[in-house]
Amino acid sequence: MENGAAKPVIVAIDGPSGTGKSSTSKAVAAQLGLSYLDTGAQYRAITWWMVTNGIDIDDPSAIAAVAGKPEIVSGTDPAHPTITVDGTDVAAPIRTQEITSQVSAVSAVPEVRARITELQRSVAAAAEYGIVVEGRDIGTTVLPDADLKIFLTASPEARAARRSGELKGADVHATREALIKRDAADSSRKTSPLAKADDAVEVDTTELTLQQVIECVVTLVEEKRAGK
Ligand SMILES: Nc1ncnc2c1ncn2[C@@H]1O[C@H](COP(=O)(O)OP(=O)(O)OP(=O)(O)O)[C@@H](O)[C@H]1O
Ligand SMILES: Nc1ccn([C@H]2C[C@H](O)[C@@H](COP(=O)(O)O)O2)c(=O)n1
Repeated sequence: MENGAAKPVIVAIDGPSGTGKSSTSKAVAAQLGLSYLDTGAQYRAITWWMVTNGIDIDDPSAIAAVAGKPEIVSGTDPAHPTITVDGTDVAAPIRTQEITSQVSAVSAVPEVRARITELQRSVAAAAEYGIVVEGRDIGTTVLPDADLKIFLTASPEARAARRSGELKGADVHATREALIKRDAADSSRKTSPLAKADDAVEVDTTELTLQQVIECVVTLVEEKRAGK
């Protein structure tokens, strides 16, 4: 970089559902003045478009044929992340149970992954000061040259308890089963499955508070920047 400006830092945070990727990534990005990208929201957004347009989710070739049609735009301010599809704000509808239960099928289609991966790389390349990108395949496939790769884990029980706390009154057992089912689908798909990159730092968050996880990741980024 010219004038001694710091090189943009690219941080990849992957892991199964409910391990704290979004909460951690947003807080780390805000604390370090970086951009933030929620790649799960992009897969949810394309799933929302497929469902809204009556595409048969059980037909990968039907999904593949229209994967290039929706225009998905992600706002990367960690204090106010946004997501639109063809100009419509979909931040709320992409979090419904209807979309959550169908997103693994849509995101397993190679044409969908190619489209969204290209979008993710262009967002990361445009981040002036650097970016925290969270998802399932960021360290392995989307940004294999990331400066720092983190893989968050937590026991299914801890993840289910966290999610049930969010969805007030939700049954912890049913939530646990749904998480395990989605993780199995995301880990077993052929194209860029959920996986830990060989050079990722694994952080088990089961016994850690969110604040402890944030501090741990901030320290790892600062050490990277200092060349340690
Ligand atoms: N270490 C932690 N201790 C307790 N609660 C946590 C911890 N980390 C995250 N949480 C809570 O768990 C819930 C899930 O966290 P979050 O949405 O960040 O997970 P995620 O990995 O991004 O999940 P998904 O992949 O399903 O989007 C949130 O309510 C969050 O506040
Ligand atoms: N890099 C990514 C991010 C997400 N997905 C898929 C698989 C998830 O079940 C789904 C929703 O993600 P979440 O909002 O729960 O983080 O999107 C993926 O395949 N690759």
